[in-house]
Amino acid sequence: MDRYLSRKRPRSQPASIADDDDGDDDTSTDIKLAQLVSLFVEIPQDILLDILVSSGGSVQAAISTLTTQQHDGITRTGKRSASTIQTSLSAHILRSPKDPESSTPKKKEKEKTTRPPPPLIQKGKTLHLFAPEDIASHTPCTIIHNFLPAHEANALLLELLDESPHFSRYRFQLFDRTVQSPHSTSVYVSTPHDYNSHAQDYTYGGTYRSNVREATPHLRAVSARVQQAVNEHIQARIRDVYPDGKKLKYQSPRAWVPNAAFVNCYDGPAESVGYHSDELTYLGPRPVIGSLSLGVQREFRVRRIVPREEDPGVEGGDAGAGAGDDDDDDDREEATAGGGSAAEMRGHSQGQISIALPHNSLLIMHADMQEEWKHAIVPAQTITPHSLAGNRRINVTYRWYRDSLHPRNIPRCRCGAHAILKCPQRKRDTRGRYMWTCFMGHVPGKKGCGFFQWAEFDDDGEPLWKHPQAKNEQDENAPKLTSFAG
Ligand SMILES: O=C(O)CCC(=O)C(=O)O
Ligand SMILES: [Fe+2]
Repeated sequence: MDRYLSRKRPRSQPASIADDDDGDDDTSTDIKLAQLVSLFVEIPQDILLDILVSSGGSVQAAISTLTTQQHDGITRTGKRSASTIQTSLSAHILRSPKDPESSTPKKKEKEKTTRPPPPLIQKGKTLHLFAPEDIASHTPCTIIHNFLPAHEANALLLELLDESPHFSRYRFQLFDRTVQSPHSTSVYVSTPHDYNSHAQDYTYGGTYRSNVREATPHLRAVSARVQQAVNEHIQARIRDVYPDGKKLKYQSPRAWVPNAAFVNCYDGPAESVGYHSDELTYLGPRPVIGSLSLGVQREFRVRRIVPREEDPGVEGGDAGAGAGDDDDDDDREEATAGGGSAAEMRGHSQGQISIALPHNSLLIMHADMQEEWKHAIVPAQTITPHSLAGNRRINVTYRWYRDSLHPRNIPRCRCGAHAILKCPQRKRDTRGRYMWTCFMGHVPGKKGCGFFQWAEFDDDGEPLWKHPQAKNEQDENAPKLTSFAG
């Protein structure tokens, strides 16, 4: 075992604590707890920890809650009143003492349709969430712990660990540097035919895929379970969370049927992927992704993208070569940076949510995720080795590539390559729009042509080709990717 392992006591779960300093989570929590213990000596530590957790890690908020609640719920002997102290963050502290009505059903219903939830995290802080209901309330994700029967999860893990020596790291150009991803990966498709098509036609992160593999038996079998769970949770999210119980604009109304999977391997605590949104080129707008974690538990972080107040640069119209959106460069910079890049520091100023991803957990990234949030697997200070995987974490992201966005159908740039689909996230006036751009500038050794075209979609996210000739060029007979289910 290497020097990284378990230098510190692992955090006990569930944990939902906002820390000042990512690198000093345990210490700062202990100190905060000690402060509370010294002030409220008669209240058991586990209750104090609950309240600290529910207070987003703020000692001041915890003190104010404890003081208020001593009057109405907690006795001096430390017994909790079920109606006032609950372990769920969402059921508890998000109700500000100044806003006693904010958790009443009527008010909640109104909030659902009129404004986003109140900010949970202060700038620069990390809120750690573990409970599924908290994750569902405060992020665009659903988590299902112990998703597969244990033996199936282990069988898939072993199968993919065997595959992992074939994985590779992406290389791409970032200004004058050629950089590579700080973890290894491969894409899996269903049939040998798809394999050939995928290897020749599809790109990711600006380069054609050299590393495409055919789905392994367990990867295929598990996809059926993932498919069922994802479809159920999509419907639940539409019903319970989205305005008026309706799917989002551009979200597909069709059943989600995975036909591609990225498998990622993080070998040791230093391997990571920086903040990014997943490329939309073949997924289309408002995609849903089913992400299964196996092996070592790692931390998944998400943060909402806050549009920049200032809009330097002009985001152009149709002629808009170099349309002025630099999200893409942010993504590339962040996705390869272990931490501390300029783009990442910008992110830190907004606060983030950390979600623990233990072995055999399924995280569903819903349709409200990619366009409005970024996600990352951050380098870990400590990890607890897994009995089968040692230091390694395997992650499978099951994806549904739309037939209509087959590489043969999408616009080509002046370099002759197909363009990639992006959603500008940071600029207020172009948020919610989509664009096709040239990616060749990010391929090592190549220069881009600056191609740019706004992308148009119908309400269900199917492309509306702008120019008639583009529509004519669409190859209706382009081979479709076969779903894992066959
Ligand atoms: O490893 C993970 O959980 C996330 C991987 C990821 O973000 C990706 O493949 O795009
Ligand atoms: Fe991703």
